[in-house]
Amino acid sequence: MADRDQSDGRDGRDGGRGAARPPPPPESAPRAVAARVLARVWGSDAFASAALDAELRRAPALDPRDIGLATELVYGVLRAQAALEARIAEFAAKSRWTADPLVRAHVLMGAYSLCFLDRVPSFAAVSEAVDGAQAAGGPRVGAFANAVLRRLAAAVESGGRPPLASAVVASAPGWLRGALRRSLGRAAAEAFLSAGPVPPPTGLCLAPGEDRGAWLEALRAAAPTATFEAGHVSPAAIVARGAGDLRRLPGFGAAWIGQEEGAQALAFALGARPGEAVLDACSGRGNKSWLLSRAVLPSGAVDAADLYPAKLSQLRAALGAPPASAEGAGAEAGDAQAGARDGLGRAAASVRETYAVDWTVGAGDVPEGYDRVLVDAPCSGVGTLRRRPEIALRREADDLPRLADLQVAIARRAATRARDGGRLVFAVCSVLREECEAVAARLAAPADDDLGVRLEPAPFDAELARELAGGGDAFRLLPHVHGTDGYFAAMFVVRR
Ligand SMILES: C[S@@+](CC[C@H](N)C(=O)[O-])C[C@H]1O[C@@H](n2cnc3c(N)ncnc32)[C@H](O)[C@@H]1O
Repeated sequence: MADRDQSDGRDGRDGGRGAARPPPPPESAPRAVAARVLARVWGSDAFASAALDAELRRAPALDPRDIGLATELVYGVLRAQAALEARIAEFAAKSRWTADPLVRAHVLMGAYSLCFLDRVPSFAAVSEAVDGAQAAGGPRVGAFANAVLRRLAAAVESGGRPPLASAVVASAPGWLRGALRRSLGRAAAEAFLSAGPVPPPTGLCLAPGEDRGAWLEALRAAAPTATFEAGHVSPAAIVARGAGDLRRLPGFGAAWIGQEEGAQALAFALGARPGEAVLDACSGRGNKSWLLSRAVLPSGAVDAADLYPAKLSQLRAALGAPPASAEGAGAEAGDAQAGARDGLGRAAASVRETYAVDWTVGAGDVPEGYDRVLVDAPCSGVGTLRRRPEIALRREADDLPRLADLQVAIARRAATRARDGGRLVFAVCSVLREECEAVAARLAAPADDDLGVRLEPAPFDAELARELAGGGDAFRLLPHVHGTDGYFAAMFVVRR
């Protein structure tokens, strides 16, 4: 272990005064990168993955091992944060090291390394954390971090390394643990919380008709240092690691797009068929619209709606939909879609029309008569916890009833756009009963609104969803069971 000043600063001694201050760690060192990411996640609404990508772009000299370390530190600290803070609290008051986010990050990363990274020797874990804390907060802070982490190192050495899974489970907020237990049962709730890999691999979604074996070969040849494997749930999925910027790979945007495997299963669950008219009612930037627009080729049409015009603009740019203002562009675009070819010579899919609409208020200009409506509703996002550990820090118990009301309102209003006998899939990237079965039950119950539609639970008519639902009208995907992010989907037939 580093032979550092052992004052913990609690007695007022300034352990660092007079000592030569070490040079600050290089800005591009993996721990410095991870610390900046953590500070951004705590200090703003930044997603860990986006903040990490941005910081890694600013540190191009990092090799894959360094990138792996920075990634593990970011995700590890966020997932085990409360347990790490409890360990540190055995030796120091929280108020002494949490005020400055960079100091906090370095102390927590040091604690994470000591507790869970057996490839990093204790002396190195302490030394790196102390250097980082000192660079951020000065010599007193460095001395404090040194004293606290040395004590923690001694405690870990005598007591053994605790299991990471237990720390992750213990770090989930109480309301979330409770909600998961009520939804999945105790053992499955713990398996869900501690499920790996973290972060999960990147999903690629092949368009219908593409040959997965051929694309696996082509992608492996194009990016030999990355790994590409066939997905296990979606027949269209390839899961990638280390692939970097997907846009640089062959086939991107034409034969495949980036989309998590479970998310693909939700789009498939709608069962869209060639020739059908489909509404992607909460389309966002159009990930599922892309797959749906491929499924209805050559003569069907997909329209997309969302609350946010900016997302619809991005969708139009990515999927080749007509400009929002194009009057009567729908039929023309549908015709064009049937004949157009993409850069690889395949029939090009596009979205026919986009609508900015707030379903809680009305249906806006969205027409009636769709064969199928996908309601990929806003939700807590708890199903994506492996990928977005910051969700546990930001969501609260009170969000659940509010989100459930929103989901019911959106799905009921979007259902009015389906034809009599049309199908609607309600889907969320959550596994919590409050947003899953409870919402599906409310949708199936007689409504006291005047929208004039009934939603009847119905078995899925798409093969993949039928299998996942075991012939029933709903299914849940779980990371520890299916290897995907967590989702729920329920199928309804709309009656007028
Ligand atoms: C889970 S996201 C959809 C993701 C998208 N389907 C995809 O595959 O990328 C939910 C979407 O619902 C939209 N939304 C939220 N409230 C809405 C409302 N009141 N009316 C319409 N859309 C809404 C959000 O903007 C968000 O894009």
